[in-house]
Order: sequence, then structure tokens, then C-alpha cells
Amino acid sequence: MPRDPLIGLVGKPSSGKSTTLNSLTDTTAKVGNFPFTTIDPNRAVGYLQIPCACSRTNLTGNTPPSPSDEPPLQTRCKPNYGVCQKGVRSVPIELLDVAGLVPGAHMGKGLGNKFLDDLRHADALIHVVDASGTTDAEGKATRGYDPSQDILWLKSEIVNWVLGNLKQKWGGIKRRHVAIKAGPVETLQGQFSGYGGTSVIVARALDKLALKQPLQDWDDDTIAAVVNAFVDEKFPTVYALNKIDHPDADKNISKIAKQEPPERIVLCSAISEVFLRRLAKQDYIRYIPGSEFVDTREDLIDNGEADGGGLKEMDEKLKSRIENMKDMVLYRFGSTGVNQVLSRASELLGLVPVFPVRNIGTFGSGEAGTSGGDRAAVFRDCVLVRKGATVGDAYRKIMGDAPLAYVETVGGVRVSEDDEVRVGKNDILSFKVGRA
Ligand SMILES: Nc1nc2c(ncn2[C@@H]2O[C@H](COP(=O)(O)OP(=O)(O)OP(=O)(O)O)[C@@H](O)[C@H]2O)c(=O)[nH]1
Repeated sequence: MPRDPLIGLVGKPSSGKSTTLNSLTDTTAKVGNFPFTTIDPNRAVGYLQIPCACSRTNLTGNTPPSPSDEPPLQTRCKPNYGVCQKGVRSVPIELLDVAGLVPGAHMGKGLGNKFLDDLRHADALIHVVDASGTTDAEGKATRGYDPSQDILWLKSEIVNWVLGNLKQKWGGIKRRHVAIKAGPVETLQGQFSGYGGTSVIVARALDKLALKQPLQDWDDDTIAAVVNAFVDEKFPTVYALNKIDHPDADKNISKIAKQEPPERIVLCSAISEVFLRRLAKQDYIRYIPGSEFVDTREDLIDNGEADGGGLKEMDEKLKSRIENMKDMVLYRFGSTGVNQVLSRASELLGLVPVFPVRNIGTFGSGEAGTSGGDRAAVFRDCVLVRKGATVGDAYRKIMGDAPLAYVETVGGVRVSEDDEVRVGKNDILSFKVGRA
């Protein structure tokens, strides 16, 4: 059965990894349950925000049109896991906290191999970079450090780890490759499977390089280029440029922006997100996590809520911190950026949310005419599948090995097991179990 996607968080000490993880996994937020039963100590559950199927205005689920402008199904959306607020659904996703990375890790420095061993399970990485330049490569306090260096050394640690292991065995690998007349994908997949490398990933890496020479003639540079391409494919990485609230961050961000593609970069201030959520919990402000909207008691009174929305009065020091945060982070960057970090990682992986429903007419989970459960509720479930997944892949992920009779999508239209699942197409599915 295809497993759930796993996103690894990496970063040198003091880059803000724990703060970022805390803001992504905020257990006290109203996010509901999650479906993962066995959680490793170094795993955590984050919530990926996606536009929910309930926000599609063309879906009515056999209900009379709503008198308001609201999409007709939105008020009845009740996820089993996570939450859905005004059509924005928070879907649980597993995160892996990969600790102890410092330069030299591939030679066993820091937590070294332990770190690299954990990493092999991740499908994508979030590299938390201290964009303020106030911590050196080992995480010690300094000023004026160039954080673009962190991006380079972290990648090279992973590459050197894989390369070191491969080169130790290269003689034998070559001989076997020639003896059994294997293809390069087959041979390399055998070597890279321990890092979660599938034949599709290996083939994509080799396609990018378009090598002419046969594997047995590869020189050291070619082997290194192959490992580099494999690491790029296996661990697509988002750079979370953290501490953007710090005055030194701007120049470092400009430098990294010249070095890395824009879709890999997200600017964030993890500490601002943690701070805002804490104040919201203590009823000092109204704040939708991850948004740019922060309302104080005064703001709400100005907006006509006489009791200030029941919010508490803040002292001058707290008020000025909030104003400062609005100026330095929210107004300049649109949000604290923390939610975008996860969204970007999911985009890199090409995750597609699939909404399995029992009843394709109502989008509910109870069959029409049966009792039990909240029959008015819609889109109870949502699972994340990878780009290119088929209806059959989604079925096996959700239902396991049970025999499949047929599958329907919106409008009761039958779809084939081989049809691809995409956002807005074949992503609301009703599986009929049994013999066709
Ligand atoms: N200015 C600023 N400081 C931050 C931000 N995020 C984290 N910090 C500070 O950076 C320091 C390190 O943060 P942590 O989250 O503990 O960093 P870490 O990477 O988990 O560090 P280790 O536990 O040593 O691996 C703390 O003093 C945080 O308060 C941010 O967005 N802005």
C-alpha cells in the first residue's frame, strides 16, 4: 500500500528548527484528530492547508441552493481528521524532525550518521535557514555570517554520505552490472533503494544528465554528478529563510534569491507565528494562524464590536511589540510565512488531495437511506496522493487490497482505475468494493 508522504525538517542548531516545528504542529490549535497511530519520538503532525472540495461552488450534493453566497456544502464540511474553516482545510501530514546536522556529519560529526539515517525516510525536506546571519555554520552566535553557505554545505553533506557509500562498493557494482547485462536504472536502483530511491526517481535523475558513456566507464566526476542528480530528485528541498524579522536578513535573502529558484524559497518568521498564536490563545488578539490578519481589542471596537470581541486589554509594551511585528513581518511579507513553508513542500512533491466519499450524490459518508453517523456531513475524509497517482493508486491507499468493483466521480460518472487523479478532476471518488 502506498505510504503517507513524510516531510523532513533539517537545519543547523539554532536556525529556528524547533520554533518552526512548534508553529507547524501547534497541538493546542483547534485542528482536531490525526490518522497516524504510531508516532515516532522524532515525528510530529503538521497541518497542510488546502482549498477543500466543499468550497467548489458547482457542487451542491443534492441540497437546495443556499440563500447566502456561501458555497452550498461549506457549512456541512466536517473532516474526520484536521479541520475545515471557510473552505480552507487543514490536512494532517507527518513531519520528521532530523536533528543534529553540522558540517562534517557524513564523517560522523555531530549526530552524523544518525541524522542521515533518519533522513532516508523523507520524501521532501524543509531546510530551516537562519537568514539573519547571526549564527555560524555550527549554530554559534556571531554576526555577519553568510547563510547561503548553509544551503551549500547541507546539500553536500547528503551528497557525500550517499557518494561515500556508493564508491566503497563501486568495483563490485560495476562487475555485476556488466556480468548480468543490467540497465543503469536497475543497477542504481539496487544501490539507492536504501535511501527510498525508486526506479522512477533514479530514471528521472539519469534522464536529466543524459549520459553517453555506459555505467562501467563512468569516472569519479560522473558518479558524483549522478549522486547529485539523485539527491535532487529524492529530496526536493524548500528553503525556509527564517528570522526575516531581523534587520540583517534582507541582504542575505537577496543573495540566496540569486542562487536558488524562487519556487524553493519561502520567507518566514517562526518566532512571530509562535508569538501571535500564544497571544491569540490568551485572548489578547484575534488571529487566524498563518494569515496577515491580527485584530486587537481597539481594532474590533473601531469595527463596531462594542465589547472588543471579548479581547483583553494589552499593556503598552505588548501593543508596541504587535505594531512592530506588523511593520517588520506581516505588512512587508503578507504573513509569518510558516504555513507557506509546508504548502511549498507539498507543491514540490506535487501532492494531490483526494476526497473519498461513500455517496457520490451527497458527498456524505453514509449510504442514502441508512442511519448512523452525521449523515448531513460532507467530505469527511481527505488523503494526499502523489503527482501522477491513478484512481487505482488512491483506492489501494485508502482501501488496501479489497477487490474493487467500480469507481464513480462527481455526477455519478464512472472512472477507470488507470485514470490520473488531479486537483479538480477525479479527486472526489466513490469506491464500490466487491466483484464488478
Ligand atoms: N529573530 C528571530 N529569532 C528566532 C526566530 N525563530 C527562532 N528564533 C530564535 O532562534 C533561537 C534558536 O531557535 P530554536 O528553534 O531553538 O532553533 P533550533 O534550530 O531548533 O536549535 P537546536 O535546538 O539547537 O537545534 C532561539 O533563541 C529562538 O528564539 C525568528 O523567526 N526570528
